[in-house]
Amino acid sequence: MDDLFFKKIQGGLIVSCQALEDEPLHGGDTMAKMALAAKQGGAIGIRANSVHDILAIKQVTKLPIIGIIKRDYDDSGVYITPTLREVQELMEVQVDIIALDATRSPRPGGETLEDLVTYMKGKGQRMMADISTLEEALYAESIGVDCISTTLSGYTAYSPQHQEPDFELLQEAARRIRIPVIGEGRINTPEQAAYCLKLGAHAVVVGSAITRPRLITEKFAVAVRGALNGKVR
Ligand SMILES: CC(=O)N[C@H](C=O)[C@@H](O)[C@H](O)[C@H](O)COP(=O)(O)O
Repeated sequence: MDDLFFKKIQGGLIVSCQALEDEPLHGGDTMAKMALAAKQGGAIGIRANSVHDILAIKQVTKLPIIGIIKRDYDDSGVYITPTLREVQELMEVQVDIIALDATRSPRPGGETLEDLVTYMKGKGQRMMADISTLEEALYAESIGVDCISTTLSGYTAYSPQHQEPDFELLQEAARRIRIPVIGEGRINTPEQAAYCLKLGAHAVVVGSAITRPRLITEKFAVAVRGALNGKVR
């Protein structure tokens, strides 16, 4: 592999540092601290959402950044870097790689995945295809994306709705695809992250299990409530 970016992330942990507007940790300053903590803990890359967060994260670390912009348009279920507008915003702040929804869901305003890929290739911008099925992964590879991530398995109506990471998709994609395949989505334990690499992932992205305290707390709270389960102490 001659691309330095892919060499840098090979076999490593990328931490997704994201908090949406309705989350208590929302804000560039918080995400920068999350990214720094991730770096100190051994992350070799950061996945981040929005120009604001990316600029803040760049102030505190030089780790490679996977950039996305989540934006909801009324007429579409595609929200991860849906249109050329988000691609251009990300290119302006210079991220190592732009991740975008590469499912077969229709994009807002009639834009197409193919056009976005052609645009980025023309500008020399690396891109990561967030897919939900093997077919989407194979198609994304065929139109020239630089790598695949299993991000959206479980988030399209036609992909398996697991609580766990989609290990099967990862393994099959890693077998069939020549470009790097990243394991991402519901990786909840260090063991699962390590297993993704054994299945052939080039790297793994972990988000919620590390950087979303509300979700982590919910899991503990549910378990604790369940443990008492009507028993009188
Ligand atoms: C589906 C979707 O919108 N995924 C987003 C993609 O950027 C993030 O919200 C996830 O946190 C990220 O993919 C990492 O996954 P997990 O948080 O499960 O470790």
